[in-house]
Amino acid sequence: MVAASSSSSLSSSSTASSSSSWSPFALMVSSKPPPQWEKDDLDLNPVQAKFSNFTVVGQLGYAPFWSGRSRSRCLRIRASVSGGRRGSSSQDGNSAVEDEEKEEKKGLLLGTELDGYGSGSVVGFNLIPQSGKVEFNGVNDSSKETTTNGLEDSEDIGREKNAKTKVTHNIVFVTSEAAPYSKTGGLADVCGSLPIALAARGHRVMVVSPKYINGTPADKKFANAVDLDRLIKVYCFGGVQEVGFFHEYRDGVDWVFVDHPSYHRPGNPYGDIHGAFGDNQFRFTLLCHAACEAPLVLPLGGFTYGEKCLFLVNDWHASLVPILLAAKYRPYGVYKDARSILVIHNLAHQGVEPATTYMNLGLPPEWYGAVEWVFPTWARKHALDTGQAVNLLKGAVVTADRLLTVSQGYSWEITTAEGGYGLNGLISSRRSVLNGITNGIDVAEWDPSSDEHIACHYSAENLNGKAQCKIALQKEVGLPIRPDCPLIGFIGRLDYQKGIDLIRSAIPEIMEDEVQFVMLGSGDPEFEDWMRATESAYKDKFRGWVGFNVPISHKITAGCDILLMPSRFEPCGLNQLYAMRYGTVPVVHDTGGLRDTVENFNPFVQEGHGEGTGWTFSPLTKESMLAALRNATRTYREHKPSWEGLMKRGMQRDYTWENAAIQYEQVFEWAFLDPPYVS
Ligand SMILES: Nc1ncnc2c1ncn2[C@@H]1O[C@H](COP(=O)(O)OP(=O)(O)O[C@H]2O[C@H](CO)[C@@H](O)[C@H](O)[C@H]2O)[C@@H](O)[C@H]1O
Repeated sequence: MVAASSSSSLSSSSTASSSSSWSPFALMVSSKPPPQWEKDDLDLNPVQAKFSNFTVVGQLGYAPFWSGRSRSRCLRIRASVSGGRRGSSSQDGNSAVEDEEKEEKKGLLLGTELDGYGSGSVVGFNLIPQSGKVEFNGVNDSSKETTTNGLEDSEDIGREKNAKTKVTHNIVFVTSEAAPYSKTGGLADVCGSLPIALAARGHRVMVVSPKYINGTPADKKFANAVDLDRLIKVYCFGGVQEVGFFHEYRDGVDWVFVDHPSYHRPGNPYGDIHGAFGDNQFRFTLLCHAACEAPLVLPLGGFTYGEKCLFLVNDWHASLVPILLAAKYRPYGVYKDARSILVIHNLAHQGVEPATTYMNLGLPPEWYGAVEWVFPTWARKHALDTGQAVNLLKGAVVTADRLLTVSQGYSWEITTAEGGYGLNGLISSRRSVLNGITNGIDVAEWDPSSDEHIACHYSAENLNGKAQCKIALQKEVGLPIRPDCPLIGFIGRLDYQKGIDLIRSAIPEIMEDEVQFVMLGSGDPEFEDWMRATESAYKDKFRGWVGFNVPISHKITAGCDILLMPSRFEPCGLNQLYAMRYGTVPVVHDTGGLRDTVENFNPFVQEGHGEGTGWTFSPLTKESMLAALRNATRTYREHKPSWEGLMKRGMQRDYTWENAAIQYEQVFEWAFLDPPYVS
């Protein structure tokens, strides 16, 4: 939620962007992914490989869970890799297509809109085919090349652009935040725009997230959501909770908001000035139960989504969904045709709580093994601590039908000890269903030629306005107006992931150079205080804006020359994409999605015109970061044509969600080829 979006500078904002309790391991990811998976990369023995209910023992490995009934919960580890499965898929897919075509020639009348006052009048209709219905659009599948990721390369995607999808699904996103309704970071951006891109391609899409009310003007964002007057009972935490639903149909998407008193309190979605909320496990357990019921009970536009849905569950907050599908619904024949995909935006937060909380989750007792987690001995607090815990993300890694990360690089990193946060062994065992798809961005919200937040509009064809944006930013934050002085920016959560400690250690040296630096961020109070102190120490060169402020983030993106992102790990990263679209050159740590999206500058190729869109540095040290920054500032000062080339190449890249949406569809197709996870 944009809780602390007041524009007053230096006001402390809400804290932790995620409540999840556990991120103890240091992370330094720098090695390159292997070109393709080797059998020996799997550190499982054959017996382990057969069973899914692993008891994960921190980073040390795992063992099959052998207690009585859990033996029957045997997961068929898919033997074939994506490419192979894809080959067989096209045959199966075609016959299914023909059958379904014969069965049903016409679509259903769906997406009927009730009027905004809840009177029940129908004001519009959408003709949408039933989930899984197939339409041909003349694209010949067999001609497509795949990347090592198994997904189509961008040239092939180019051919399919502007086309509607061939197979439509009823898709249910489950997320703790979705922009513009609630946002603390990139998860909200993705869940606010990918659903719209998928709906535009013909899918029926619902996004289920909490209706946060925190007593600020941000509450108005839910003003158009209508109470569906449908209460459900959720049995969890030793009692019965009554949960309601609100609904807004916007941009082709059903935005469904789960309503419960635990979402009504000051702060952001996960915490307030005192830290993370103590009942987050309860709040997101409710979300997951409600999300499982929503497709069955909510007649959105007159029709429920029904059982044959595809759940896209995002991060640990939504991770109970695939476990509930397997443990609570499928044993009774419900959701047997549904599939679930776990989308991992950040593996460092896993929803780990004491083992005694298992009984609160609303799962049958015999499913404990799915979420069981044992801390390694060194991570235990005292001699009697058995290290027993429940780990919701681990449960989703086990039970989801497929796994996705938000860049290809990150999908490899999470299989390594450095990037796997204790789940690398388990995730490696599911490599055959793991893919990475780089996020897109909302190109309407982030467009320098029409952005309502910036002082002057500009484009790759006419860059003049960017200089005005820089002056306006310097004025707004009270820095000396110096059009020729390189202006460096940073935007993001102030936490370990984002490498703030590295910036802190390098600031004295950075400030020795002729540069200005603007930082926008909130999070760890220690870093918030450091930003304030640094501003006092370097009055003419440094500004630290503590808070969460979307308009300022746009102004910094447009007004700066350079965006610094020394992230320790970065599953995708959106700010570097926004920066490139605004002609602001990124200097980033060579990791995860940053490595996938920022092309390192090489001034000598293309007959001296150069190529690349920014600087990537490695290893993650102060020295290599300073060297990259100094390269950038020197290029800015001394090689203007090269700088303009860097800006333009970044601005001209395709950042639309459509590319990603098409790759998601390929993964959907694979998800429905295999049977769902059953006990
Ligand atoms: N103080 C502030 N004021 C205003 N806006 C602010 C802000 N701090 C951050 N933001 C905004 O929040 C978003 C942050 O997105 P990121 O992708 O950088 O990070 P995040 O780590 O939250 O997301 C996780 O999920 C996303 C989505 O998958 C991945 O890209 C990423 O790598 C992963 O860590 C951007 O829109 C940024 O402008």
